[in-house]
Amino acid sequence: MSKNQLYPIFLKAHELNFLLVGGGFVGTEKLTFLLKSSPKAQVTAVSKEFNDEFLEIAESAPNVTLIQDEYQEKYLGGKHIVIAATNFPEINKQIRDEAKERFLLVNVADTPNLCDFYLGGIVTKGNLKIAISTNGKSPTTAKRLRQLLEEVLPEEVDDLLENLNAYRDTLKGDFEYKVKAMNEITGLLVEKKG
Ligand SMILES: C[C@@]1(CC(=O)O)c2cc3[nH]c(cc4nc(cc5[nH]c(cc(n2)[C@H]1CCC(=O)O)[C@@](C)(CC(=O)O)[C@@H]5CCC(=O)O)C(CC(=O)O)=C4CCC(=O)O)c(CCC(=O)O)c3CC(=O)O
Ligand SMILES: NC(=O)C1=CN([C@@H]2O[C@H](COP(=O)(O)OP(=O)(O)OC[C@H]3O[C@@H](n4cnc5c(N)ncnc54)[C@H](O)[C@@H]3O)[C@@H](O)[C@H]2O)C=CC1
Repeated sequence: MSKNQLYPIFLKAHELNFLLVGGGFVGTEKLTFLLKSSPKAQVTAVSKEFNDEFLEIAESAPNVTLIQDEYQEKYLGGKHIVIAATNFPEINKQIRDEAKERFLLVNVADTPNLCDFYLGGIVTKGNLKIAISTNGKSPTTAKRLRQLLEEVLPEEVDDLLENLNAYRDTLKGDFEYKVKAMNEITGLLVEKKG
């Protein structure tokens, strides 16, 4: 069996309801990266207290709602995805268990064995998005690879995608013909140097 069985997907976070519990250091980090990729993500944040940075970020995000309260099961209502980031492992576990009863997807920040999914390092260049995971082995390496790819991938990669999309729209013919034409024109991207 393969040792890496994670399956990445690309979520329309602006059409999904997130619950984030915990507005401290780790909660702030998770919110920052969620909004960096998905500025209109629909997030309800519940926390006994929010730190200043969290409040600042939430204020400039259109779809983040703050609730100053202790976590309660009722906050899971209407949510698709839950991120638990309180500083109490037993509360995080309770959030996870109650979310699982509702078949929700849960991430317990920094606690791989309680996660249904991991957050990854994310590189965005226009329409291109690359998500990076180390299968939980080294989040810092995911961060470094993110930084590296952000630097080496040119912004023009988005022009390439837009141009190819325009070319694809000009193609007449059946599906098979289009597949062939698109493969031909993009072949150079993977051609090995002699
Ligand atoms: C399993 C996972 C679960 C999850 O949280 O989703 C997880 C787990 C843990 N993180 C820990 C710590 C740190 N995490 C970061 C950073 C990031 N962590 C992220 C994801 C993930 N972290 C998931 C796996 C992703 C994968 O598969 O690779 C990133 C990619 C995405 C994001 O968080 O949005 C984001 C970088 C974003 C970016 O920069 O692009 C840094 C570095 C830093 O902040 O500079 C440190 C400090 C250094 C260190 O300790 O390693 C600890 C130890 C906690 C402790 O000891 O208490 C654990 C627990 C453990 O490893 O057992
Ligand atoms: N493995 C462990 O034994 C421990 C792990 N941690 C790590 O700490 C992380 C969180 O740490 P930080 O963000 O640095 O802490 P922090 O203290 O900056 O933030 C924790 C936040 O959770 C909120 N909170 C606490 N109890 C709550 C509740 N019942 N309902 C709603 N909100 C509540 C607090 O108000 C605070 O805003 C966890 O993700 C975990 O990785 C922290 C303590 C122990």
